[in-house]
Amino acid sequence: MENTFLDQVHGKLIISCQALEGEPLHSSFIMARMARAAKMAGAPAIRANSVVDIQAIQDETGLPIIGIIKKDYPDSDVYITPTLKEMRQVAATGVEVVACQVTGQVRPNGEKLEEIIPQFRDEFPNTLLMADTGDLNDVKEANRLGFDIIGTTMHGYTPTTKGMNIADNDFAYLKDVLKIAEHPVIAEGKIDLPQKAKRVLELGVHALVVGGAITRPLEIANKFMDAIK
Ligand SMILES: CC(=O)N[C@H](C=O)[C@@H](O)[C@H](O)[C@H](O)COP(=O)(O)O
Repeated sequence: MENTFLDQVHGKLIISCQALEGEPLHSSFIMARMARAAKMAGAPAIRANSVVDIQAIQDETGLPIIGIIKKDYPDSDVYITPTLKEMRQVAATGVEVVACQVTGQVRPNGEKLEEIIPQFRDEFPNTLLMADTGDLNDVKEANRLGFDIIGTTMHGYTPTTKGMNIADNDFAYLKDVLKIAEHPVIAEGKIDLPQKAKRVLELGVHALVVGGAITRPLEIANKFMDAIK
């Protein structure tokens, strides 16, 4: 069957429903209910972490999914779907897109993206690949490796971008990404206001992902608390 994900999400807001161990909503039941709310609001797709959450959200909503597995390895700072093993586990759920970190950092077990991407393509020819990038070098690397989607997910979270925010200077960084990306760009990371969502679409991204500002109540409550201190 043809993968129509990119058509389905064009110009729209994808909602990320994630709660890691240690977060108050950590539960695939709750993530499925979050995804139900996202669907009711009109989200065309969901971003989700872990096989159990992905399966619960598929059962609950039937929506297309950008799937990831966050996993820490002792020999690497790469944690979003870091190895071929997690890529296979995510793809085996039948998700439309597997996202993995592309940040120029050493990967676990000495794996190299130029080796594991072709292997993954052989095994899952119908699954799209999204690159979770941090800076413009990562975007170039994602171009070179032939990722189907370029995401800005890691901007502000890598050694070269620490402390930066995608919204700085009216999304100056995102404008640069759009100039060099050879594949559709999905804006993701710290888009925390409706006006920012509108702005990134005006700038020409293919779609955007919002997570915490919609689905992390502790993060939302803390913002209110900080504002009244
Ligand atoms: C950096 C990292 O690990 N980002 C993760 C990637 O999946 C998630 O924790 C974020 O919630 C997601 O990217 C959406 O971003 P925001 O929650 O800022 O709207």
